[in-house]
Amino acid sequence: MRRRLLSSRWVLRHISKARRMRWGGRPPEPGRRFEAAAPRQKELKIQETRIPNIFLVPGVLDTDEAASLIAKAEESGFELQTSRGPAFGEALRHHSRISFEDQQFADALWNGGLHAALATLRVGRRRPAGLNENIRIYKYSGGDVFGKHVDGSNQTARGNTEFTLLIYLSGEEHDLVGGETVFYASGAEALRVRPVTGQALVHRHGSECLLHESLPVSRGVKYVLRSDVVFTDRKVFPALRDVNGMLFQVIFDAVVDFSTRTLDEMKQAIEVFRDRVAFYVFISSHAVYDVSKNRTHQEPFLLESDAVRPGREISPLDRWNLKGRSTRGDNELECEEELLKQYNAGGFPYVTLRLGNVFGPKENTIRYWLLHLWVKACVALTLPLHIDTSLVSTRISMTYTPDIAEAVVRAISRGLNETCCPEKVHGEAFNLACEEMPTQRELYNYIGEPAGVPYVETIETPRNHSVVLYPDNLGGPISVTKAQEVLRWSPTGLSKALRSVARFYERIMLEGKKHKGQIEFMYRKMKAMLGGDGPRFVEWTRAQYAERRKTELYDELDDEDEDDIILARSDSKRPGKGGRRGEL
Ligand SMILES: O=C(O)CCC(=O)C(=O)O
Ligand SMILES: [Fe+2]
Repeated sequence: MRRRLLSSRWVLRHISKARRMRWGGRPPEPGRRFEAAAPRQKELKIQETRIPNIFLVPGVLDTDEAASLIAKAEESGFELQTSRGPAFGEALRHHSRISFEDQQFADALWNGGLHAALATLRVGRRRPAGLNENIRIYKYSGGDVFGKHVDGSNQTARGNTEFTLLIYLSGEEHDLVGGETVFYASGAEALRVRPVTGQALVHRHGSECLLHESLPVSRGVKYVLRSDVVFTDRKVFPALRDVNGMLFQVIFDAVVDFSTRTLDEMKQAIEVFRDRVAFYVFISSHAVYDVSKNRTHQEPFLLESDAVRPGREISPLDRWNLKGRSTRGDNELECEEELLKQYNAGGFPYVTLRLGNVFGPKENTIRYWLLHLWVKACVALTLPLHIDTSLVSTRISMTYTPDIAEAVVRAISRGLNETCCPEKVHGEAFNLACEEMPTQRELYNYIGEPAGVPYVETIETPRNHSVVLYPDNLGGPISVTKAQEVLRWSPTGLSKALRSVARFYERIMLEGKKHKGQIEFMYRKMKAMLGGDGPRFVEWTRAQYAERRKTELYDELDDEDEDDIILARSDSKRPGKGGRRGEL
């Protein structure tokens, strides 16, 4: 009867309300920090017990960590926690307690190793997302108890709590006798857990919670930390998982975000970095202009101020269609808008760097590599490069990766007020590209020059029949005057940049063996793109380099060059709708 009574939802709600009102303990003070040191990182293993959904995790805290939590708690002062007893539907309760809300401590505890140990727990499709920020520490001395009860599930900002987490802070070595946590099933004792310092007990709560209690302490003092495991069906953006692990008490001077591609990811990033970053650099691209309204100026290139969504001057249908012109641009602009929103609401300062068509070291696609080889093969094989008929006179902004690094450094020193006038970059966007804006034909000739091909054969092909790797936006070239003036940044000359990239790919091809995997991957892509012409292209290219390898001397790449390798990774695809920058 009591079991039924205690597990009914209504009663649970009633009890928790009563607890808050009448059990003497003050509710947790929001934002009151416990200011305990972050537990050390550990490799923890979950252990099953005889009872499903009740687990042990040994060694969550070391003895010194447990001792310092006890000391902290004693310093903050415990409060007596009592209840009116079972006659009022409340579990018998007599022990001391402190309660506080500290998300940072909860995250540190979670990321210290529990996150990995508990990663396989599921409630339906939901998975663990972290710990309830409400941390409680109980102290049971002579005769203290927490009578039979079940634990309710609570809502938190990240999701609902589904498991209780108890971490024993004292045990045998403290001369503790009694204080076991005992679970009951069908009226009989099902499991008895002896307090072991640093060990966690994790059990399902809410409607599936087993009746349990803390037996009276007959000697020594039992201390136990209580939180809950929060579950969510929200996907955690992988790039943030690692960051989360380092976040406790870490303040970042600057974060350079190359990874965020969707609004949801940006929201998570903002949540993670709020109050923890002095300056944020978001890497966006010229695709944002593809979903912006028509430019209102006569300049032949895009200005930063052009990235504005149209308002009511166009119909909802047209607005919708415009978003659809570039999923990547739409996502990136949403990310920029979200950053601005949080900044205007008093959040962290940030800058957006908008890249054009990226090429150079660390550019993780193979499109430049393909062009380099195609340009070399085009005459011998009569395989002219394609020029999209609709883009014959369109100019292309190319962005060289070392120039991006340079701009990032300059933006950060501005943003952190190391040089001057941070307000000139906070909340601002800057286009980055080489100043030269070649057409497709000119670009091919630029590429041909260092490859020793004085004239590159081209053929005009209609859009859906052409293999055109640049440009990857629709809106045309971008102006970089603002970055030059405000960041005092200057891009490398296009032909110099292309020469160094050409040299790099020549070395890769001549070294051959060392990069076999990537080269084969590139050949496969090439075959897929060139259709019927693919096999002879690959055959010819292989033969060329094999022949040259016999006779030509080349410098082995040294370690530093290695580090810069631009090689394509066949695993670089990421699921999701955003699409990767520049992915073929
Ligand atoms: O102290 C214990 O062993 C049990 C505590 C408990 O059941 C609770 O916090 O809900
Ligand atoms: Fe409990």
